[in-house]
Amino acid sequence: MPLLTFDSVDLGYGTQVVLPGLTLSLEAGERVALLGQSGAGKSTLLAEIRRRLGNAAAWCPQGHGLVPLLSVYHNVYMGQLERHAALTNLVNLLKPRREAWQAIDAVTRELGLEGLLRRPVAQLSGGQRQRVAIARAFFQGREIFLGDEPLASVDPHQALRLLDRIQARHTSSIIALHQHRLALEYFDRIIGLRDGHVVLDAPARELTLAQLDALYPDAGKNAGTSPPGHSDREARLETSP
Ligand SMILES: Nc1ncnc2c1ncn2[C@@H]1O[C@H](COP(=O)(O)OP(=O)(O)OP(=O)(O)O)[C@@H](O)[C@H]1O
Repeated sequence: MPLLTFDSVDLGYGTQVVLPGLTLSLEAGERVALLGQSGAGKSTLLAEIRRRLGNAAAWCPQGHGLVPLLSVYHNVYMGQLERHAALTNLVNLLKPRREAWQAIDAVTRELGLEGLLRRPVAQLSGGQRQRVAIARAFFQGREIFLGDEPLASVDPHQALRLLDRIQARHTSSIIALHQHRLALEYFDRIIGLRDGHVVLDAPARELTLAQLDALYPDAGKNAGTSPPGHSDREARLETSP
């Protein structure tokens, strides 16, 4: 079943077209990795997907989008702000109700953030902040996960663990990332962008690392960014330079 379809659509900002004549169909139930070097148009495409999917999709933005002076609890709670009445939100933000606290405690524990609910985000490591941003997206409780480099600030082993949780919690996911091995091994479909054009769109099982690396002018430097020892596709992966 199609999740959404682009039929020769120009995407961009005002009069500036970034993705000209985009034709693309995304299916429900797919795990899609969006690849491409900086400036290729991944965020622009994700923003439009997000706009079209509205409340069906949880959103984890590039750079986390957290409020540093507020606690982990408050930042995660923001994932449900628009679900509740203003008064409920005010109460839960000023003096958290037990249910809200417990729900956020559970979602943060799942991501290895136990014991940090009261800590201001400004006092967390980059990897912890990344996980808070993912927790906030989980707290939105949507079927679809949209992420703009949600695995950028964590080590390879954590990236794998987080991706596993993201995919377990959502029936569909569309994620921009730069870890090519993860893309090959843990996604159904890979879409590669270059200069605003879709130059690669295929099932992950049909692709090689070399093909993904070729999306980048500095091909080769991105090889080997995923953790060792998880591959049942080593032969294919070894085709990378
Ligand atoms: N708000 C904006 N207004 C105008 N142009 C923009 C805006 N955001 C991005 N662009 C331009 O659109 C093009 C694609 O940017 P985009 O952020 O979609 O790329 P990206 O693939 O997500 O890059 P990165 O990996 O660095 O996040 C770039 O040329 C960029 O300068």
